[in-house]
Parts: sequence; C-alpha cells; structure tokens
Amino acid sequence: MTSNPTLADLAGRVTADRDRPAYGHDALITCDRLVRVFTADGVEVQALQGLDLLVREGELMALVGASGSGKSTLMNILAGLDTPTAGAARVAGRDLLAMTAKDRLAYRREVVGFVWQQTSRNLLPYLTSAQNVVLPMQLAGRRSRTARRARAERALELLELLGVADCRDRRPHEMSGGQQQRVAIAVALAGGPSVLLADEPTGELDSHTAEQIFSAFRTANEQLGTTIVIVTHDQAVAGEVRRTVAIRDGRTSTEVLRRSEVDAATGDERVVAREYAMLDRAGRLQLPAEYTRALGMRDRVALELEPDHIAVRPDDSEPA
Ligand SMILES: Nc1ncnc2c1ncn2[C@@H]1O[C@H](COP(=O)(O)OP(=O)(O)OP(=O)(O)O)[C@@H](O)[C@H]1O
Repeated sequence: MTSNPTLADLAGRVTADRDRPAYGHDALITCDRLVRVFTADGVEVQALQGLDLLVREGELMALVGASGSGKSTLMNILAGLDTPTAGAARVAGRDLLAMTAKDRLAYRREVVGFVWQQTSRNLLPYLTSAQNVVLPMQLAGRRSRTARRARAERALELLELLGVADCRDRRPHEMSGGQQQRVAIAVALAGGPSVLLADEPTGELDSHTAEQIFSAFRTANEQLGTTIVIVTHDQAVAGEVRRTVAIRDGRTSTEVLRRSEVDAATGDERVVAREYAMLDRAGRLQLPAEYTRALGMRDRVALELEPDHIAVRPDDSEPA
C-alpha cells in the first residue's frame, strides 16, 4: 500500500468505492447489520446485534443456534410479522423496514410462505388437506369455475409432490404429525412464494419423521426452485442441507458448506463439509468457541499476514 497516496489515487479509490455493487445486490434475502431490541419490564434485550446474512435464490439452508440466540426473532422479521429496530432487510426486492401495513399484508400473501413448529398453527382444523391448500390460492385468485378447477388441480399436484395425496380428504386430526407438516408445506407453497420460511418444523416429530420432512423440503426446493430457510435446534439437520449458518448472540457466527466430491481413485461420490467463519464488513470475525478454547485463546491473539492466509495464534507477548 502507498503511504502517501496522490490526489489521483484518492480519487480512484472514491470512484472504486462508489462503483462497487451494494452489499447483497444479487441476493434474494439480504440482512445488513440487523438490530432488534426488545424492552420488557424496563429491561432492554438485544435479540439481534448487527446480524448480516445473504441468501441466494434457489438455496435450501438451515439456521442453527442455542436457545435465545435470536433465530425466531430473525424469522419473524423475514416473515413480515415484526420490524427491526435498525439495519436493513430486503427480501425479493422488498424493503422490510419501509413497508406500510398494506404492503406487509401483500408481502405475507405473495412473497413468503411459512411452516411453524406447532402443527396446529399451520392448518385449519375443520378443513380437509385439499381445502387447506386451496385456501391461500382462493384468497388471492378469481372466483370463476375454471379458476376454481385450476386451484383444485394445483392443490392435488402439491399434495402429490409432497407424498400426501392420499390425505387430501382428511382433516388434520385424522393425520399423523409428519403428514400434517407435509400438508403444511403444500399450504405454504400454494401461493407460489419466492421464499419458504420454516421455524422448527420438526420440533414436535421423532427423528425418522423429521428426516421425511427434510426430504419434503428438498423436493420442494429441487422441483419448484423455491428458496427455503429452516430454523432448527436439530443437529442432525446439518447432514440434510448444503448450507448451515450458526447464529450466536444475535449475529451470524460460523457457516458449514457441503459439496459433493468424486473420489478420483474409486469414482465414489462423497459429501465434503467445510466450516467457515463470517467476516463482517467491519472486518470482525467470530472464532468458534471450541477452537479458541482448544488453544486457550482469550482477550488477545497474535496475528500475522501470510501470503495466502492470516495466522491467528495464542498471545505470546510478555506480561507488561
Ligand atoms: N417479544 C419479546 N420481548 C422481549 N424479549 C424477547 C421477545 N422475543 C424474544 N426476546 C428475547 O430475545 C432473545 C432472542 O430470542 P429468540 O426467540 O429469537 O431466540 P431463539 O434463538 O429463537 O430461541 P429458541 O430456540 O429458544 O426459540 C431472547 O433473549 C429472548 O428472551
């Protein structure tokens, strides 16, 4: 780096900064330094503390984190049910901080679909599965007989895609929890949303049924191209999706990406996982607690810039 930049250097830097694409310009979901502060009984709780997250169109990803880390707060904001205190959040081109009540209603009908943990919150108990799936389309659509027939056909297609066509005439209490959640996914997809949000969708299910639900999400993602974000406590989910982002203390901390690799010797395909840390735009990095604990790192670490990496070592300075 030049220590004494010329005027031309400075002007060049300003132009480069101005021409750089905005953060998240090509993402479907952009959370930029998102903050949500709750005040309860005069005490402030910072549920989100400057969270950054980008989700690209067509992704199927999971958000994991300890209880109280801010997962549901983030989901409620993305669902258009809550507004952030500060920062920026955009989903499919909509600015979640600038929406009017009317925009918010349209956003919830047209842009996002949700699946909640409580199976009872997803379906109306007195309607059959097919009627539950038709309902969101009916609220948005025309009243003609052709439109009605098209909606019934679409509902059946969705139930078939998710493997619950045999439940079309059953009401929620006549189905298992897993079947109800698969119908709930069909309901959430009925309006053709850009994003499907699921908050602990397998929280009330056993592990075998949970696997079936993740497989249903994968089918929806692959066949319909819907972008899907799933919040979960379930560590087993890590093996079910390509991208898992961990939230710690109201910020995204680490991320695991999985990709398929073909073994050159045997030709077998295997999934390779690699852990990443988030580097925010201020240059802040959260090191995984187990890494820092393993090397006894606290308070201060030694840094060295190498040609192709940055070394982070335990503090070896002499006490002052
Ligand atoms: N409406 C609210 N009023 C006050 N504090 C809240 C409110 N909602 C959430 N919080 C607080 O914000 C923090 C984050 O909560 P959040 O529900 O987002 O966590 P979570 O990661 O979803 O947890 P869990 O996995 O237990 O659902 C917690 O400290 C919680 O107590």
